[in-house]
Amino acid sequence: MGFVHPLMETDYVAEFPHNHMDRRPRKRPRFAWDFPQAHPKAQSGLYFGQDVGNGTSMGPSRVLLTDHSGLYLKGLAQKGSPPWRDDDKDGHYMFALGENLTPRYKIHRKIGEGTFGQVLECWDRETREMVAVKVVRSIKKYREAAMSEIDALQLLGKYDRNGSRCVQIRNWFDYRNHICIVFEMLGPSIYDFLRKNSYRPFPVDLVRELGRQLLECVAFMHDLRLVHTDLKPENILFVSPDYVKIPDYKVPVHSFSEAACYKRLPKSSAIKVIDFGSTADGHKHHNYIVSTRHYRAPEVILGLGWSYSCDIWSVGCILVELCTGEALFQTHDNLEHLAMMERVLGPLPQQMLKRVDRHAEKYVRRGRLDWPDNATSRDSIKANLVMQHVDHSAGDIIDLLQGLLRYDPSTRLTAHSALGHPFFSRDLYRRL
Ligand SMILES: Nc1ncnc2c1ncn2[C@@H]1O[C@H](COP(=O)(O)OP(=O)(O)OP(=O)(O)O)[C@@H](O)[C@H]1O
Repeated sequence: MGFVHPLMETDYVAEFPHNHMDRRPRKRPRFAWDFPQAHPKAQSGLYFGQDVGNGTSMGPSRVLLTDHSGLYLKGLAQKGSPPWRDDDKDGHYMFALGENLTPRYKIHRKIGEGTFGQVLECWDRETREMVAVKVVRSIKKYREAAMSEIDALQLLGKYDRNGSRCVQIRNWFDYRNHICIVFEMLGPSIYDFLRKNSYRPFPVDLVRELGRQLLECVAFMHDLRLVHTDLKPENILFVSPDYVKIPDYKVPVHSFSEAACYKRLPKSSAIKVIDFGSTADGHKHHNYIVSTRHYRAPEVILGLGWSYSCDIWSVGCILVELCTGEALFQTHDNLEHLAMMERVLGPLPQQMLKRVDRHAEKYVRRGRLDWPDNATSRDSIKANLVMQHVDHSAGDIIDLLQGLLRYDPSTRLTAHSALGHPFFSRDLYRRL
């Protein structure tokens, strides 16, 4: 399988410092250099071809606000798909809530949008359950990435023994030049919880449970030679949407709102990882840019080549974020990112800086990072970030984080070794 991400080679030119960004701009930049084109592989899905439409064209919004009551919808339920519509200018599928995607899937609502397409909650008339359908943009590179995602999902599904923690693919098909991937329906993401909780940290026992499951997922993928490359809180979903509100006694005194006095916690800590569209073959050499900025490993930024351990770095960043509520490296600039790493973790090793590629050599001067504050503040993770949030298990989690966030990828913990760390031997997070 060739899982090279088709979008990443251009990332060097696409990544630039952003001046007017919201607090956590998470998406990789979108590319609009392609025209819709059929993918030859798209003829061989688990299930294929339900299109019965013909042409009308609609306005700019992807969710159409037409009146769907009465005869129109009844007609659709019988006939199958709605009339043909043009995609929007970015190749997104245009739809109306309540209509069929295909005769089998009825669209209930839109639950997400990513670089690759839109995710729709649909009623599956055949299995009589809600599913999440990713409708991929009708653009060649995204279609190809979707086919790679399907390859990865099918491989993961084949070896899954009910505990892989990877979202399950239920079906896929090619519909009006959009690859559609049908997934089991999951709940909100870890990031959704952080946001709803105004970026307050999770309890350390929950962090332990989430970290353990995340590492189980990564270990399972790595055993199958797959590198996820885009692990981040948005791509980790709770299986259930249920949560409880508990009083938060650590709320700042100046905050009077009722929401600030309560914190949402999931009823069940069970999670699954999603978004396998950037999955790569771990046995091949890669040095294109991967990962969403804040979770990107130093070897990726420095152009030194990367493999399995770039996922481990992302897990380290995610665990710190769960403990503190804030992204560990909140930046959009490579040099500042590396300088922040030095502030938290100490100086980058000389042997890494000596090997930087031509894109990254501008960040290095006389064997050191070319950053004014380079030699000054060297706060440790312990002093600066985590200690204040974790109390009793601080020692354990800091030791684990230091293993996950080692600069040198060859000495970084593996997923299996991390799972054996004493931090994970403590009591499990209990259901509330
Ligand atoms: N199985 C699922 N159940 C519920 N929601 C889902 C599911 N899969 C995806 N979503 C929602 O849809 C969003 C987009 O999905 P996904 O990350 O797979 O798309 P993407 O286009 O690859 O995104 P990105 O731009 O991050 O690469 C997710 O953040 C999540 O909110």
